[in-house]
Amino acid sequence: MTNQHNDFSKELERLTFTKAYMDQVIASQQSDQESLKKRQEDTLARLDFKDSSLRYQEMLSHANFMKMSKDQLESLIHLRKKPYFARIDFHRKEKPDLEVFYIGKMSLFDRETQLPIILDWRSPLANVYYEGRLGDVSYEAHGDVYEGEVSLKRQYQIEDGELIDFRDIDMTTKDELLQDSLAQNSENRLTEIVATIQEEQNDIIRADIRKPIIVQGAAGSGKTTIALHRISYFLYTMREIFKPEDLLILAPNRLFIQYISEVLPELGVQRARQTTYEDFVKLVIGVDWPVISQHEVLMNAVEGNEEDGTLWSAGYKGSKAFKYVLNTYLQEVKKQYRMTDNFTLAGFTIKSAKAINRLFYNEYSYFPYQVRVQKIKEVLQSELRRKKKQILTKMAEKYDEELDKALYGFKDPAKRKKRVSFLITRKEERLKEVEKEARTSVQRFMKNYPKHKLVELYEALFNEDLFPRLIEEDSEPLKQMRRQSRQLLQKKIWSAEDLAPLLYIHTFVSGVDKDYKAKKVVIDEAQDYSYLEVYSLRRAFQTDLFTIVGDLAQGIYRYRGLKHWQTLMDDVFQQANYLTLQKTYRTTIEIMNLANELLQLMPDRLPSAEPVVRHGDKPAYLSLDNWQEKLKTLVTDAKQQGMNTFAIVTKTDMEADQVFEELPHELGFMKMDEQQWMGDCMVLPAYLAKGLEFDVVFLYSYDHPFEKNELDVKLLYVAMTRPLHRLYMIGAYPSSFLLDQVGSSLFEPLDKKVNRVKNEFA
Ligand SMILES: Nc1ncnc2c1ncn2[C@@H]1O[C@H](COP(=O)(O)OP(=O)(O)OP(=O)(O)O)[C@@H](O)[C@H]1O
Repeated sequence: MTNQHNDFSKELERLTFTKAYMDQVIASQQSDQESLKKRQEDTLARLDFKDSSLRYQEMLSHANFMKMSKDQLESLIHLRKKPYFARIDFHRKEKPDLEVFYIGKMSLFDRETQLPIILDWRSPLANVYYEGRLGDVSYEAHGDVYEGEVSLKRQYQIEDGELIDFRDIDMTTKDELLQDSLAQNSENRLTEIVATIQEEQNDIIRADIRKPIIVQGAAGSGKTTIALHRISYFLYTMREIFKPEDLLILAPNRLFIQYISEVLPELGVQRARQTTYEDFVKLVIGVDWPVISQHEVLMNAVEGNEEDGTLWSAGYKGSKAFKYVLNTYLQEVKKQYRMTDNFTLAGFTIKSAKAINRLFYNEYSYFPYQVRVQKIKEVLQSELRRKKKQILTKMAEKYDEELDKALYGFKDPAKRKKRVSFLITRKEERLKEVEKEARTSVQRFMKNYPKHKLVELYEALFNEDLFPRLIEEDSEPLKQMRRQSRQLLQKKIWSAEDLAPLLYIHTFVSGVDKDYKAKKVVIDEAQDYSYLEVYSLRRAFQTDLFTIVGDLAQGIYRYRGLKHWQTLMDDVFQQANYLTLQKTYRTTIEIMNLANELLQLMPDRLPSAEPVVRHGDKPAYLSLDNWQEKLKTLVTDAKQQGMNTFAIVTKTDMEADQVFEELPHELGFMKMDEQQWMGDCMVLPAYLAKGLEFDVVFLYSYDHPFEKNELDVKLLYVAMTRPLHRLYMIGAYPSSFLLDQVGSSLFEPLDKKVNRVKNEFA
């Protein structure tokens, strides 16, 4: 027992000291807050409508500062409950003494000595806690490498500011903190794991942040978690350059955003933009038509209601081949910006068509077309301002010369007078006319440029007189794709696969507004993205800072999604670091052993996931007889064991509706759709369960068994890898869950056991 540990009282002392120091900092921050608030109120009181924008500026920066320190204060108060989770004793080579560092979620420095009281888990030195075990280590900070020896690594369990326990880790003990953390029950949200990050995960979090990274990770290997921790690490390391607002996190659906959103503040990443690809593109292009989602297409395919060619079209619109078509099309569009007339004033050339075209096609080639047009407009305006004066002077001189000639050339005074007064009037009129022409000439000239509307531009692409010109060889599926696209666009509806080409065209023609431009992008469940979806994002933001995580084994949208990560590495991110996560943390060995068998049925030949050592019940099969009663018994039993979250997962939406109708209401299950808030007990189809986790999962199949084809195997794999602790399969036959394809020792028929449990409750 740790209570007997020699260091217990020392550790207790240290915690007391840390908390006391934090209290001091909190109190002084609170009083800083008060005085800031007071200053803000004073400024507000003195403000009147005549005040300069400088005063507003001042207020704004106050508000920003207040927000910043409010965030800091909140984090500090939160941190006080658990100031640190680990300690390392480190002897740096060039230093005389061993130093002790306590590692927590945020750093805290002694104001006087500037020595760390708590070291941030993201700091370079903290890396030695995550890397390897005890002994000689090195770490890199600001480009220099430091060597030394770690003689102690200690993990703490602190709850509500009280020291509960601590343990030392060495070569022989396994990571008990990890075991404890994995044995806990789910609360329907993702948590931070800073205390138990494993070495292979740490490698991903800290992999070169200036390079894109692509991670293939097994189900439950921590991809989502690690991607979010990498953001936190990135913002910490690059805090001088990037703000959370510069980040874009793309999640597969809104349900998933709720699921991850709570962990971000825990990691100090408030205010990062979290959205779906669909919502984001609609925002960027500013057109909010309804979209036929990829889920609808998938469900139609699974339920056998697929309209002819839909899957093929979806695949094509996400492909490299379609990107080439778009590029050719954009070349055509670009040609429309070529000017044939010079820009003139009163017959004088201000800028020749050739020079204007040179600006558009050469000098400004890195800007979107419409931005180039805008820039040309500015050039013409300034050239006009400059040259107008010269033109007017030249014209006036010409009239003055004529006047001179008239004054001295005419002998007859009457004729002379007539000519002179004509010239004076004409001069005045002409100069006025030119002034007037100058006021509108740029605007008039700019009308020669096409004004493209994205939607029209996109619709035009599918015209029969255009599209065939853009491809090498036409085909029946391509014709059908065009027909279907035209029909949908006429109804002002998009399919999900239209969004990538729309973003792509928008990027070239108008460019992405700076408010939406992300400087770093995180894509979760990336296997479901098409090549063009990723490519168009890369092109829109022109940054390489992408973190891409996914699992090809869960690629249920394979008809459109990525089939190999290599595709991205060859063409989109040539600099990318590719890393894999093979260990899986979510579920038990028993459940993973069964799910691993499904990997063998997939064409991708992905290696089996390695579960970390945690045992549980064998997955169990139950027949449909009296299934409601069995379900009730199993839920009650699990609740008694402290489990909180339950899901009934089906292959199709339709089946989810059906099972929901027949469920005993007292169990409190909710039918889940993409928009709804997560509950503790949910009924949902497998595609929506992707990325989520529950303590107990019931797979249910009545009308729609999982069959032995690639899509069904992947849906089943997704569903089977959702539980933390228990997996039950309720269906007409074991084969409804492909249990006839796996070793019979990997699951157990459970009907009898349920009866036994039921009797125990009776
Ligand atoms: N090092 C760790 N310490 C504690 N828990 C961990 C660790 N790594 C992962 N987990 C837990 O494992 C579970 C799975 O993590 P996560 O959802 O991030 O995995 P994933 O790879 O995205 O899964 P999937 O692809 O199946 O959706 C989560 O409950 C997470 O908290």
